[in-house]
Parts: sequence; structure tokens; C-alpha cells
Amino acid sequence: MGTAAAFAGLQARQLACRRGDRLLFRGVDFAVAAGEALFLRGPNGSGKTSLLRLIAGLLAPESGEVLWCGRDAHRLGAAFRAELAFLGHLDALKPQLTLRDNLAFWRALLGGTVEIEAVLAEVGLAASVDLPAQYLSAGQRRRFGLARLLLRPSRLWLLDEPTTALDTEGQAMVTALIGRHLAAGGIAVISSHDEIALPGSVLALGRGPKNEARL
Ligand SMILES: Nc1ncnc2c1ncn2[C@@H]1O[C@H](COP(=O)(O)OP(=O)(O)OP(=O)(O)O)[C@@H](O)[C@H]1O
Repeated sequence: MGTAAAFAGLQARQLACRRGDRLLFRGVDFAVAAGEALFLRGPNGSGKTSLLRLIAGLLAPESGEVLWCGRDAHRLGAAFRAELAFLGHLDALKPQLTLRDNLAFWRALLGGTVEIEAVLAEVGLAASVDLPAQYLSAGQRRRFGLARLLLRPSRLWLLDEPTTALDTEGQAMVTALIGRHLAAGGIAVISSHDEIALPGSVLALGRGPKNEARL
């Protein structure tokens, strides 16, 4: 008999996370397949960012494991990191450089081949390509962060509050970008206080008894 095919996606098994002396959550289980989204919900401080960082391997779990296509993600190391793109709260912009030069820097670092101006246009920054990054508004900074996601194909998007500071049109743009990523077989784990009009499972943090998360 052959072995069962590995689950083609992202899984968590009995994940627990500690920050300082506080156990933020424990018993987190989920499975997100290709083409699916998982929404992380919960009040401020419930551990949504921590869970995203834990999936990305930027934080070690107290216990439990993250699996990518059936294998321990953190043992996969660079091979797993090559599959993911992380949109965090830091915008990683060099203030004196123009948006074009900032994004070109990231493209060189990530090894992408896309056209910089086309990507900036896609996130609504076409008029600002020559503007030094220090002059960007909060929403424009968020848009730049989204542009970084598009520099190279990544199967797994980890998105921390992707719609923060965005206007209505920007929020619709985020929904469309994520929708396109999912339609192409990508996976997205999204922390958000806003409603994002896409189908997906919801993981509620910080509400269950004894910090146990509910899917
Ligand atoms: N290095 C650290 N040491 C101790 N506690 C920390 C550390 N980093 C974060 N925390 C705490 O962990 C908790 C969870 O933070 P986290 O950012 O994961 O929450 P969140 O659900 O993303 O919140 P928000 O909705 O406000 O973005 C917070 O109480 C935070 O203060």
C-alpha cells in the first residue's frame, strides 16, 4: 500500500504561544489548503500578530508545530521562507529613496523580475513613483507594503492587518489582490479587524476558555 499523499497546504497542530510570562493561546489547530484563506480574529493583544510570526518562523512556539505540505515548516527553513510573503506593520522603506528605488531594492533582494512601475500602478501608487518615501501618507505606506507582496510569486501570504489606513477603494483593491492570489492556488492567513469580503475559515483567538482558540 502506498503512503497517503501529504496535505497540500498549511497546517498547525496544537500550537501554543508564550510572550513574556503570558500564555497567549494554546491548542491551535488548523488546516488551510491551496486556494483557501484563514482569517484570524480577536481583540487587541490576543495574539494574531504573534501567530503570524510563529507561522513565518520569526517566533518559536511554546509547543506544537507548523506543517507545510506535510513537513515541519521550520525544519524546511529557507525552502519554506522562499514560499511565503509577510505583510507586517513595519513598512521597511528607506526615507530618502523614491518609491521606485525602494521597490527596486526589494525586488533585487527577493529575486523578482516584475516591472516596478506596473506593480506600483497596481496598488494605486502610479502618481508617486518618484516621491521620496518619507513623504508618503499612512495609506500610501500600506499600499507600498502590498506592492512588496507582488514582487515575486509566493504560495503563502501572511497578512497582518492588510487594510489598515486604507480608503474604501484601497480596501477593495486588497480584496481583489487576495482573491486573485487564492484563485491562482495561493493560501492566505489574514489578521484583520475589518471585514474582507472573501470566503475563508475564521480562527478566533483570546475568547475561548483557558486561551484555547476556536476554529
Ligand atoms: N516580546 C514580547 N514580550 C512580552 N510580551 C509581548 C512581546 N511581544 C508582544 N507581547 C504581548 O503579546 C500580546 C499579543 O500581541 P500580538 O501583537 O500578537 O496581538 P494582536 O492580537 O496582534 O493585537 P492587535 O489586534 O492589537 O494587533 C500583547 O499583549 C503584547 O503586549
